[in-house]
Amino acid sequence: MLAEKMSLLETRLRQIDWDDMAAQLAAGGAAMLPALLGADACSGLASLYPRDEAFRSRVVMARHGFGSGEYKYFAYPLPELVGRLRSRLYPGLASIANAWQAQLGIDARFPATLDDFLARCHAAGQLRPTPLLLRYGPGDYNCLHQDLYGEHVFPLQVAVLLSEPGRDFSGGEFVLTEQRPRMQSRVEVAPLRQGDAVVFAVNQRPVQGARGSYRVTMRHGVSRVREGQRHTLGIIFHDAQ
Ligand SMILES: O=C(O)CCC(=O)C(=O)O
Ligand SMILES: [Fe+2]
Repeated sequence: MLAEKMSLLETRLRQIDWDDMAAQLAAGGAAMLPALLGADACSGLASLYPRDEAFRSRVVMARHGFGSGEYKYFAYPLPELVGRLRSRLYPGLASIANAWQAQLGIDARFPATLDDFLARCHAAGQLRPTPLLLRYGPGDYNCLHQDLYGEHVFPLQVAVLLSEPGRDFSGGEFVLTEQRPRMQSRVEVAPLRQGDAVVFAVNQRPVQGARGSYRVTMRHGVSRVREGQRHTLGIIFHDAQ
C-alpha cells in the first residue's frame, strides 16, 4: 500500500514542470500543483491527526490569536510520505529560490539538497521539524501569517489540501496577500481540490519592475470554514528554533 502510494507520488513528482512553476510564481506569487496526492494518500494523512505519537506539538490557534482551529507539527522521523514530499520537492524549489536570490542581488545560495539545507538550520539551533497537519471545523479560519521560525528561512513552502471542497467542507479557501511597496495589497485565492498543492512564497519574493526588481511581502491564511472539516498538510522546509 505504502509502496504503491510512493510510486504514484514519484510518477507525479517527475511530471512537475519546474519552469512553468517558476513562471506561475513570478506572475502571481503562487503556483498550483494539481493532483499531487491521491485521495487515499490524503485520507491516510488526515487520519494521522488524532495520533499524538506522530507529532511533537499541538497548537490551538485561538490561544495565540492565530485564528480558530488547530494544528500539529510532526515529530522526526516524519511519516514516509511527508518526508519524501519534503526532500523531493526541495531541489526544484531551491533552483527557483536561487534565481530569486540572484534577481534580488543577494549573494547567498541555497544548497542543492534538503539534507544540506537542514544541516545549516541544525547548526544554527533550528532543530525542530516544521511539517504540519492542520484541522479546521465549522467557523474556523487561519489569520494571514508567515511561517518564519528563525534566522534560516527557505523562501518557498507548499500546502496540500487533504479534504474535498463541497463534499467534506465549504468555505475555507486558501488565500494569499501580496503587499507591494507604496501600493495597495493584492489578494489571490488558490482554487484547491483534494490532493492539489499550492506552492507559495513564505515571506518575500522578487517582482520585475521597469527599473529593476523589487520585493513584495507575502502572507497566507484560510478564510472561514462554513461547514464540515478541512485538513491540510503544510510543508515548510526550514526547521524551527
Ligand atoms: O490550511 C491551510 O490551507 C493553510 C496552511 C498553512 O498555513 C501552512 O501550511 O503553512
Ligand atoms: Fe502557514
